[in-house]
Amino acid sequence: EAPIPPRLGVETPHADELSVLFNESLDKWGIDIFRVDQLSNQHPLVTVVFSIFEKRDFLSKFRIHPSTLVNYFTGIEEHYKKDNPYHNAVHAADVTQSTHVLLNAASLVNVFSDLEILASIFACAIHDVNHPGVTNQFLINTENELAIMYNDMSVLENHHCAVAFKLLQEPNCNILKHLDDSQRKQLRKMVIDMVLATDMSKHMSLLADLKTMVETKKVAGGCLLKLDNYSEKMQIMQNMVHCADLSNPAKPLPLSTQWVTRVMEEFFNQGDREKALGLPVSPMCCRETANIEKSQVSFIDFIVHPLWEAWTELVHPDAEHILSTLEQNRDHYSELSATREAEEQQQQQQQQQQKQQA
Ligand SMILES: COc1ccc(C2=NN(C3CCN(C(=O)CN4C(=O)CCC4=O)CC3)C(=O)[C@@H]3CC=CC[C@H]23)cc1OC
Ligand SMILES: [Mg+2]
Ligand SMILES: [Zn+2]
Repeated sequence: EAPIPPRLGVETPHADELSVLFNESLDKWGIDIFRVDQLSNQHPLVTVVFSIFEKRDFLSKFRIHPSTLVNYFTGIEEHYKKDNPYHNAVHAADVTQSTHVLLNAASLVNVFSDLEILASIFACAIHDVNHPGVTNQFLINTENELAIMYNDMSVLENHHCAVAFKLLQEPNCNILKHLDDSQRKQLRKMVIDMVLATDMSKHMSLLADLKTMVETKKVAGGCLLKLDNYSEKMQIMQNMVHCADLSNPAKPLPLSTQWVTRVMEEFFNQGDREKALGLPVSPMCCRETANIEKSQVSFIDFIVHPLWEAWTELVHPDAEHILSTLEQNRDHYSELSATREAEEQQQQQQQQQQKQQA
């Protein structure tokens, strides 16, 4: 019989501290996921997934042996590249835990089946697996073998799905073994639909559909329970995972700033490679000219805030605090960029004066 894994799915000398942290904050927006990474001996994804599955009683509902769960998500975690500053297992754990919190919104109670919730959590855990730390555009421009494999269409997102489902076939890793064929087919389709929707090139259409749904919901007297067809329900699940993937600026500022540092380092590494290859440097990827605070303000204004505004309306009033944190953070970055601009102008004036005096 397979051995029973440790309490939180991972061997760590900080098991007591970690279980206190989870007891207090696993269901909370703003858990310190970087502390989960430290306390879990750098196994943030395994321990977050294991704890969510236990809390939602998925091990018994779907007859998953604890050791199979640990084997599979350890394999997934190992396929997240540790030396990616941003697209690593901590990001996967963060998006997974964030979606776990969004699913607990009062207005979403009884909207999703257990299988749909399992699919959502699974999709988040694997949604960036084996990410190479560069964008789809970079893979296409460099004719990377992944772009050739997937004909330039959602290259990364197709790759994440393929790696995740291939790993299910490793020995003692098939967490879906005791689902019946119909459940397994449904779950596979839902996971693929959600992961492919994390491709930022789908953002505008996803948001447009969400806004339409919010409008029709308002007309229908504010209830969500009339979601009878797959495509409407999948639209909400896709937007939920996409919101979690774009949740960094909507988290408490100390967490948000760490994510900014990480993502910009990953973008700058890509910019260095584009420069070395004589390729045009992608937006926000030039470490010499990038204005980090300005990029955050426009990222929030053009992309993150419109999405979270629509989501907040859909699940009103459960996400109000998330939207207000996002707005506070936006103002913080805006003030920072204004002071930085003022300092730079002052420096330029001083240099001008020194030149004139010289
Ligand atoms: C914590 O902070 C960030 C976290 C994630 C991302 C992601 N970004 N992206 C696209 C890059 C190109 N994009 C833009 O340049 C959009 N844009 C403008 O056109 C003006 C300013 C601006 O931001 C769209 C988003 C990704 O594709 C990453 C992968 C998936 C989700 C979000 C990630 C960006 C962040 O801070 C800028
Ligand atoms: Mg992605
Ligand atoms: Zn992601």
